[in-house]
Amino acid sequence: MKLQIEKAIYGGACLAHQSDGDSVFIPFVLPGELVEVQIQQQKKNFEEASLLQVLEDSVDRVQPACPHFGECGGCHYQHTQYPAQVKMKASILQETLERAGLKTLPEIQLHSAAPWAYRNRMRLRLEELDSILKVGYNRQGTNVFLAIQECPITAPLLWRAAQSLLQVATENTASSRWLLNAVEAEFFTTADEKKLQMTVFVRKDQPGLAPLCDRMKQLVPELTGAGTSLLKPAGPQRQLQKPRPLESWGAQGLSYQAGNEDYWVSRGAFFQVNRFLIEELVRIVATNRQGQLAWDLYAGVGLFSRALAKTFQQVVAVEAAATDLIKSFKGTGRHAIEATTIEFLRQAVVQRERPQLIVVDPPRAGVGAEVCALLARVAAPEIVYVSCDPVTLARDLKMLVDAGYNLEELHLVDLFPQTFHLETIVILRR
Ligand SMILES: C[S@@+](CC[C@H](N)C(=O)[O-])C[C@H]1O[C@@H](n2cnc3c(N)ncnc32)[C@H](O)[C@@H]1O
Repeated sequence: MKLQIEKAIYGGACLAHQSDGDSVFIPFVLPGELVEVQIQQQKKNFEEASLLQVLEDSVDRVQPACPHFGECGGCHYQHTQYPAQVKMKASILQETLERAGLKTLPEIQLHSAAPWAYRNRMRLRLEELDSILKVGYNRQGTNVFLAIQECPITAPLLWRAAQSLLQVATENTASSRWLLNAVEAEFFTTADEKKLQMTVFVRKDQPGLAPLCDRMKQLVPELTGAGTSLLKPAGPQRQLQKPRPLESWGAQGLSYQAGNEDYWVSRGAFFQVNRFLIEELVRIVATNRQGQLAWDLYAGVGLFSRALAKTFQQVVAVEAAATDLIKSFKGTGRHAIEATTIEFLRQAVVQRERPQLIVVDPPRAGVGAEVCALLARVAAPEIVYVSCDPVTLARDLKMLVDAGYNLEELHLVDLFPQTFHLETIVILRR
C-alpha cells in the first residue's frame, strides 16, 4: 500500500491516512515522504504498518550511523538529519500541549548539543548465543534479545567497558563462569569519562564479583567501583520491585562534576543521562531566580537544589529516595527531606507555607491530579516544571493553567538525540 506521510507523532512513528480515512502509524519514515508499507497490526483506532520502501524521500533523510538502527529498540530517528529531529520533537510537543486544551502557547525555545556519544549511562542485556556471551538491547517493539556490536549514542568509555566484559567472558576463569549467571550490566561514567561504575544484575545470589572487578580494572583502569544486584523475575511486578544490592567492590558511587558543582551519585541512583546538556538544564531552571524560599520537588541528588541555594536564602529539596541528597545537601539554608512530593505538600498546605519558587521534575508519570491541586493551594508565584513526557506534562499543565497559572516560557531540551524522547521545561507564573 502507498501512503503519503503527514507528520511525526509521539512514540517514534509517523502518521498517514488511508483513502478510507483510517490512521496508520509507520516507523522510520519522515513527514512529506511517499512510502510503500505493509499493514502489520490492527489496533483499536489505528493500524500499525512497516516500511517496505521509500518512493519519494524527504530532504531530511540521512544514512543511519549505527548498523543496528531499525532492529534495535533504542533509537527511532537516526534516519533523520539532526536539526530536523529537533524540529519534529518541537511540533510533537506543540501539538500535544494544544490537544490537551492549552491555548496561546509561548514560542518553544530549542536547546541541543552534540547528538552522538552523549549518554553517560548504558544498560545492556547479557545473553549466551552459541556458547559465547553477547551484550545487547531489546529488538524494536519487543523484549527479544538483539546482540549489538556498537552503540554510538553512548560515551566511548561505556562501550569499551562492555567489550572488556565480553573479553573477560572468553578467558575461561572463575570470572567467566561467574558471568554466566549475569543477565544485565549497567555502566555509568562521569562527563569527562575519567571514572566508571559498573552494576551487574544477576538472578541468583552468587559470590565472585571481586575477581571479575580486579580483571576489569586491568582492562578499564577508569573502573572505580562495582556491585551486583539481584534482579527480580520478569513479569508485571518487575517495575515495582527494585533490584536488591548484593556484593560491592571499590567506591559505592562517583562524584559527577557538572558546572561548578560535584554531585555524589551512588550506584543505581538517578542522574541526568545527557553529559553535554546538564549545565544547560540547570541554567534554564535556576538562572535569574532568587528570593527567600524555593522548593525543589523530585530533587534527585540535588542537581537544581544546589544551584538554587546560591540565590535563595532557604532551599527545601524533597526526594523519595534521598540517601545521596541527605548526605550532600546540607549547611545553612539547605534542607533535604526524604518524602514523596504528595506527603510533603499535604503537610505544607496545612502549615500554609508559600515559597517564591517551586521546581518539579517528576518521573514519566508526571505529578498527577492531587499534586496539581496541592500546588494550586500553595499558589507560589512561579513554578518551573521539568518533564520527560509531553503527554503527562500536558495533562498536568492544563490543571495548573485552570488553577490560575500562565505558561510564560517553553523550552525543549533535546536530552535524547536519535530517539523520540524529549525533555521540556515550562516556566509558569501567576
Ligand atoms: C526525573 S528525576 C529528577 C531528579 C533531579 N531533579 C535531577 O534533575 O537530577 C525524578 C526523581 O524523582 C524521584 N521520585 C520519584 N517519585 C517520587 C515521588 N513520588 N516523590 C518524590 N520524589 C520522587 C526519583 O527518585 C528521582 O530522583
